[in-house]
Amino acid sequence: MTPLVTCQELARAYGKGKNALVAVHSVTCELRPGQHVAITGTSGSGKTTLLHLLAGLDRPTAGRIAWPAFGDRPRGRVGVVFQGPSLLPPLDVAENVALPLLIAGAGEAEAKEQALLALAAIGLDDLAGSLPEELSGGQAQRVAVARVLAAEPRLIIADEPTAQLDSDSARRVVDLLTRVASRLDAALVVATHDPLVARRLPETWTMNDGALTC
Ligand SMILES: Nc1ncnc2c1ncn2[C@@H]1O[C@H](COP(=O)(O)OP(=O)(O)OP(=O)(O)O)[C@@H](O)[C@H]1O
Repeated sequence: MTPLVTCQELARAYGKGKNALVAVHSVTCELRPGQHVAITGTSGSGKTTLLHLLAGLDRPTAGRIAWPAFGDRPRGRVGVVFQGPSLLPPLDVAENVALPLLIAGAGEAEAKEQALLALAAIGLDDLAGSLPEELSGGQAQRVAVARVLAAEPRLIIADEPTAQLDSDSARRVVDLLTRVASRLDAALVVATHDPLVARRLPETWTMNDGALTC
C-alpha cells in the first residue's frame, strides 16, 4: 500500500543561528490509508508544527517529507480541522461547507449539492441554513468535519479539535472524525491534550521536545 506521507529526519527550526528554536527534529514516520493516530505531548512540544508539515502548510528546515500518493504537493488532498471556531460568520452552514469546493473550482450548484450530501451523511442536514453563531461549539466542530468530508481528502489532520468542548461533545467530534476517515479510507491524525480523546484512536504517537515517539 503506497504511504500517503513519509518523513525522514524531518526538522523545523524557527529563527536562525544561536537564537534558533528547534520546534521539531529527527522525525521519521509514515502514514498509510486507514491509519488513525493521536499525537499527544505537552504544550510547546511541537505538535502543531509537525501537523503543519504533514499537511504541507509549512516546509521543513531539514530532512525530507514526501506525499507519494499525491505527487509533489498534497494540495487539495488534505483536510484540516483547526482548534476553535473556523466557520465564516456571515455564511450559513451549507455555504461554509461548500466554500472550499468553490475555491477548488467547483460550480455553485455542484458545490452546494456536495455540501448538502456531506451534511446529510453525518446527520447535520437540519443545520444547513443556520448561521455559525447559532451553533454550539460541538455542532460547529462537527460542521468543520462535514466541510472536510465534502472535499473527500485522503489525509485528515485535526489540531486539538476538541480543546474547547465538554467531554460528551469531544467524544462525538472524535467519533465523527474516525467515521469520516474510515468512509474515505483516509489517514487521520489528531493532536490532543485529552487522554480520553487519545484513547478513542487505535494508535498514539508522543511528541517530546520536538522529537516523536511512534
Ligand atoms: N511561528 C513561530 N515562530 C517562533 N516560534 C514558534 C512558532 N510557532 C511555534 N513556535 C515555537 O515552537 C515550539 C513548538 O510549538 P507548537 O505550537 O508546535 O507546539 P504544540 O505542541 O502544538 O503546543 P500546544 O499544545 O500549546 O499547541 C514552541 O516552543 C513554540 O513557542
